Amino acid sequence: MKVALLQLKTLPTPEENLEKIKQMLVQAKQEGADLAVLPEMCCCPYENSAFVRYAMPENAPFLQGIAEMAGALGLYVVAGSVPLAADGRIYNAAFVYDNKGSCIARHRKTHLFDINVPGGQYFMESDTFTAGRDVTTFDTPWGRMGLMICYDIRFPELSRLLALEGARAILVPAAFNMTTGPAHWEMSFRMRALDNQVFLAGCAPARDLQSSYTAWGHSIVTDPWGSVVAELDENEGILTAELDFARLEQVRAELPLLKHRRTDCYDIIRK
Ligand SMILES: NC(=O)CC(=O)C(=O)O
Repeated sequence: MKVALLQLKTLPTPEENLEKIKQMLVQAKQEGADLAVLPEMCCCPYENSAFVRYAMPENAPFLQGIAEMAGALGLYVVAGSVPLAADGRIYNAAFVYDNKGSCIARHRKTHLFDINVPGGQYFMESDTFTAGRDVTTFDTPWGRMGLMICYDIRFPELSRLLALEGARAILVPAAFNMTTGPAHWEMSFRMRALDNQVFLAGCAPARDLQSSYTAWGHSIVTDPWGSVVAELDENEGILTAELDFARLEQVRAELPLLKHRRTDCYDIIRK
């Protein structure tokens, strides 16, 4: 399965971002992608005021436009995330459209990004968002995939549950920043891939030094051995990579970490 991570420099409005995303999806298809992933908050700036201003329902023109492109190009697309307006609340949510344009999964970010690093990054997603309770997988012709959003990656329980539920790759729309990116981005993607012997693909926005929240960029694919398969720098671009699932079987046979878990001593449960 060939993935394409669309590292776009986010523009101010959903309409402008949709136009750019459409062009990048066409390019990803031309490069042979089977599945494309968009960054966290791909429709608007990563700011609480923008999340409120652009909160959209599931059938919003922005999401419908991406679904139509998925169907027209015959491409699986992980759209997101976007600020989702539902039940009188706003969620940080990602949607998956199959190659016919049908919505086959939705993930509402389970862990909200509330951090305060003195001299570094401050952000309070809980000022706007309500947390989801999702553990999200979906099926494709290449096997089962897991879906998380950004800060979710920091909680090993969630990716372990996804792997135990059969995910062979975990797709992560994300937006680390200039404080946490250099410290934790690559390490997190390598470790979650290694812990669970799966592929991880993290799609970030390109860096924009004029924005209030400066993204680290560096969209990345890591493999079941914990190696980096491919990684971008901070600039706008498309990262494509082949996920070789025979490699996953090989690593699991050689180093059977998942089989060696001591579930007689401990376990992890979904509630
Ligand atoms: N944007 C996020 O949710 C998370 C992040 O930037 C980080 O964990 O660092």
